[in-house]
Amino acid sequence: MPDADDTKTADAPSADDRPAAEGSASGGRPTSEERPAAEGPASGGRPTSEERPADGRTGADGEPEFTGDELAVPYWLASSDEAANTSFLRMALRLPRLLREAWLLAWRADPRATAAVMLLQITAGAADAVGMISVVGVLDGLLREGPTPERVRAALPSLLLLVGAGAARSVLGSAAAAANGRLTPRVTQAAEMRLLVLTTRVDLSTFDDPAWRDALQRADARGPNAAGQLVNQAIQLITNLIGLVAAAGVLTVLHPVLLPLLVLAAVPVGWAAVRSARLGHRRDLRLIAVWRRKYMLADLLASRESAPELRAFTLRSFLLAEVRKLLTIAADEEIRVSHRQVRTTLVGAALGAVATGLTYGTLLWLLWTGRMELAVGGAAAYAINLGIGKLRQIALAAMQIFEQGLYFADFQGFCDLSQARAEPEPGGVAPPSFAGIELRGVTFSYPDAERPAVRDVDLTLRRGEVIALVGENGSGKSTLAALLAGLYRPQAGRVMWDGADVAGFDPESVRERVAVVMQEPTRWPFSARENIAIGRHDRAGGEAEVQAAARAGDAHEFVMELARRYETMLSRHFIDGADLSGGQWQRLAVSRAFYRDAPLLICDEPTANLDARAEHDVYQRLRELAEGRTVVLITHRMASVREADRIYVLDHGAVVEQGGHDELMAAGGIYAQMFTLQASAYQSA
Ligand SMILES: Nc1ncnc2c1ncn2[C@@H]1O[C@H](COP(=O)(O)OP(=O)(O)OP(=O)(O)O)[C@@H](O)[C@H]1O
Repeated sequence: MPDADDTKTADAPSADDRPAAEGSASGGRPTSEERPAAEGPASGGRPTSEERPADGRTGADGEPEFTGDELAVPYWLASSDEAANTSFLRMALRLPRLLREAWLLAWRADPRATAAVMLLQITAGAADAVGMISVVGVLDGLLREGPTPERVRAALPSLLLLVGAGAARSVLGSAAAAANGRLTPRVTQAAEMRLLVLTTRVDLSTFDDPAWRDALQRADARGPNAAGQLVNQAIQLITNLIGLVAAAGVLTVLHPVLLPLLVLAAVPVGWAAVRSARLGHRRDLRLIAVWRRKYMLADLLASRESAPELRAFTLRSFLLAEVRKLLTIAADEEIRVSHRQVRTTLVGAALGAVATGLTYGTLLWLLWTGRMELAVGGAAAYAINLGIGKLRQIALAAMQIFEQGLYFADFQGFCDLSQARAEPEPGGVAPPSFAGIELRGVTFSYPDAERPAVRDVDLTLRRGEVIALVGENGSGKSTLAALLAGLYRPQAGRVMWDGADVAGFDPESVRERVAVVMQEPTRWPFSARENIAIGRHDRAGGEAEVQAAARAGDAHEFVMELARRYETMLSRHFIDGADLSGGQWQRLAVSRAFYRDAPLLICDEPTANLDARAEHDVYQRLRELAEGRTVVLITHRMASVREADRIYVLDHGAVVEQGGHDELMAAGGIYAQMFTLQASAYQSA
């Protein structure tokens, strides 16, 4: 059905299609002149007291009500123009592939249930068709000329067939529903697992790509459910098609003009359904970044970690206003789209009613002019009624397939994207240990970064050495450590273990040989014991090994003071769960690394949260551990660095100085300055 507005929006969202602020001349990204107006308050979205509505209007909860520009979406929240590209034709062309993918997913998830649903539904559809044809037989028998008993006798076989088909339809329908009840959760489960498997397989730097994160959120929000729905609706479509073919067959036999009229009656409804689905999907695409920010802020408002700072900085009203703004943007957009959907459905229904009237009118005209017998007319009326019902169900199923197809396309798109970003297929296995690691001309940039975080770095690590990386904030230490740990792959240069490029090894096998103490260790919501044992989760180590690692990391003492000692759950979200201080979490992280027992230990500011005694103890143990191993140390505490065998000084991603402490002090460069500055601070303290 032609639709001026629809044609206009097929390639680009029309002005009234976009959220208020998205419509900038620069294709979604406001230019510098457009930005201030589009972004509302000069404070970058946060309404200060002066910026709040001048008329002092407030919402039901006493918070300010937003109007106009305050609800503008900043450029970084506006999602891509992808919404505009999901034209009907484009989607229709993608559907066969999507259906095949969804079908494969279902088949792999539960082949028996998939086959059962398919078989039962199709047989139920066939029973339906038989029922319909027998009704025609019944009507034909009853309305023919002759005495009543004879007419009843003529109708009886068809009547029996009708009853039998009805019963079979019910039984088969129930069995299909049971099989479907088993299949849908399995498909959803398989889709969810696929999502997680692919998410955890991508290159670490992919996590810094906002486009990928967008795709992840879209896939995660509706994808798994869409997979199940798609399979379901495809089967519904086939079932109803069988019914339609039966109705169409009957109608064609009765009078050839009735069939095209029947199809005409269903077209407007189908058009309205598809258009409505597309409007909904495009709304979701437009709002994805708004929702993401809302979830992030809502999380911050409700999380234990941010609760103290939120109060200390009296951030409550600022954050609430921000969330309220985002919710208002989303709600306004949802209301606007829902109005358009209702209008579309109304137009579809009205046109459908006209077309249905036309069909029945033609039938009456055929009867009136004697071109059709009354018995045939009765059967035709019945077949038209059923046919329209089937066509509407087909339109509904097609709409569902279209709608779920859009979401499943998001899911599939994310899977394809993640597969392309997956780490390379396992190559050779990294050797169990090494005599030396060398970095030659290593350069690495984060996605979309203007400058490399690590630039043309040469570095040598020999077994048993402790080397230190120092430099100002942002000089590239952590990134270099991540490259050494095999977490990132350099865009240029090579990381070599005993002369062999690690790019040729299975990345997992490289990481198996590395233990890392991260700057901000993850607070795993597991027991204290598990928090250490996951350092090598497949190691069959007993309690003694866990405790030895805890002692080495200086965690044993405080763990023994917890309510359930090593079995204490380290999360306040669980009964009897405990929370730890930053320093205690860090000690657990160090213990975890000791437990991992790897030839290369990388410590990224392992003592930042530790008190002086704990720091001294940890360094003492690190030196002991370095026997036969290699330790890379990143720290801002220069006193801890001076014992290192070699020190690399980084500046803007490049190594600018290297050597032992005395050598670097004598050179009087950056290192000497940093060391002297810190030493003098201690002396003057
Ligand atoms: N995930 C990331 N995505 C994009 N850029 C990043 C990311 N992590 C770090 N950077 C950038 O890379 C550069 C080096 O950061 P890196 O964390 O390696 O420095 P650092 O020397 O460890 O700093 P610090 O002493 O503060 O820990 C910085 O400019 C930083 O902004």
